Amino acid sequence: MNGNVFIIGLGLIGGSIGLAILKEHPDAQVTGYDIKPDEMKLAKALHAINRTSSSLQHDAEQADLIIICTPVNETEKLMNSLAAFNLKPDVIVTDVGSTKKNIMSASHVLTQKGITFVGGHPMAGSHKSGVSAAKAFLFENAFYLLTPGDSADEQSIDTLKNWLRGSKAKFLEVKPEEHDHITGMVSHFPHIIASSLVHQVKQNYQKQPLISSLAAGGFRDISRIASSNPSMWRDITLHNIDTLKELLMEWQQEMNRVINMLEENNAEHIYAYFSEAKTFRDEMPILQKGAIPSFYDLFVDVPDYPGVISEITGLLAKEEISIVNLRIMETREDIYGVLTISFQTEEDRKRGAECITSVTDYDVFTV
Ligand SMILES: NC(=O)c1ccc[n+]([C@@H]2O[C@H](COP(=O)([O-])OP(=O)(O)OC[C@H]3O[C@@H](n4cnc5c(N)ncnc54)[C@H](O)[C@@H]3O)[C@@H](O)[C@H]2O)c1
Ligand SMILES: O=C(O)C(=O)C[C@]1(C(=O)O)C=C[C@@H](O)C=C1
Repeated sequence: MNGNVFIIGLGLIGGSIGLAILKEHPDAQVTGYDIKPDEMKLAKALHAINRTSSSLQHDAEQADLIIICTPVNETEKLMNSLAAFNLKPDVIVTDVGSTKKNIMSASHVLTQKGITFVGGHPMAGSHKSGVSAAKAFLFENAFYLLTPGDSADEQSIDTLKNWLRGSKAKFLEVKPEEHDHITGMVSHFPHIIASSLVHQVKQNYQKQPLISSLAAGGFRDISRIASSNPSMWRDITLHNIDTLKELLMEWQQEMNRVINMLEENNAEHIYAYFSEAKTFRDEMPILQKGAIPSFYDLFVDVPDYPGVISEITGLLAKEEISIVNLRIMETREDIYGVLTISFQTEEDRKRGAECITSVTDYDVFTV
């Protein structure tokens, strides 16, 4: 497609959207604006945009598509700024914010003026922020939730989907309330739980400093998202506070149920508790991107000698197989293999396993 795209906020998500748009629509003019000039320069250097903006108003007024990729509180404020500009009458304005109810209310300043607003939320991301972490394929196979405003007709929604085609995301229209309830449960609430677990460990750390060295494995997985940008999560929490309060009440009841179960000291009930959770989780489409971020992990049972990691990464690099994470598990209990390699796609994991087993006699496993 041809036209002027204007991305406001050039961080992880703005950068990834820019990369995806330019990959699919190389003739488009993608201009980027960020309050941090260095982030703008970096976005251009990484080809996430092909032009930096020196005037929010000027570039918004030239745009056919405006994508607001800032933290949700800023997005609300930016809609007021945009409403004061002389935007093209057929411009489409969208956002990528993790909440939708407040954003859709704030968008009335635009829709009242006849501007089309379609709320958006790509349901994939990372605990990393900034354009340096942006990837063109960040949203591949992920759900991309859309909450069209009243003034958005089918044609504008299709135009927006076409612009975003390069993301290879799966578009799904939902109501803003439904959006905030579901994402509250599977994204925002887990964030509070992850952070609260870290707080609990922190409180015990003074008494048992060894705790931080042993907090690998399970703790590492469940607490990863607590390393995300705190200001982004402050804003998300403030936007979805009622849902989160309700979920916390339910959680307190759930924890009381667990306390009672432990007080009963009944092995069968404890087994059933874990077993039911395992069955339900194992049936979730967890290897697809979406509600739960996916990792295509490969476990490699490597001998403990210096240089073994560079041997494996060297083999993968030779075959041009990209990896997204690499870690050593310090215990062999319950898991086969000590080296965990995370891949971006199932295909890469398959190729990685074939590459390693064809050249070495190390066993590889997936779980
Ligand atoms: N990180 C994720 O996993 C994820 C996933 C989906 C959606 N989101 C949503 O995407 C949005 C952006 O998140 P991110 O992870 O890219 O954050 P980020 O911190 O990586 O990037 C945000 C960028 O916005 C810029 N910015 C802030 N205020 C601005 C303003 N007024 N004008 C111009 N630029 C401004 C910042 O300087 C920064 O570069 C948030 O609304 C978030 O809820 C995040
Ligand atoms: O993978 C992560 O680190 C994320 O937290 C991604 C995640 C999520 O909770 O699934 C976080 C917030 C976004 O709104 C969408 C995706």
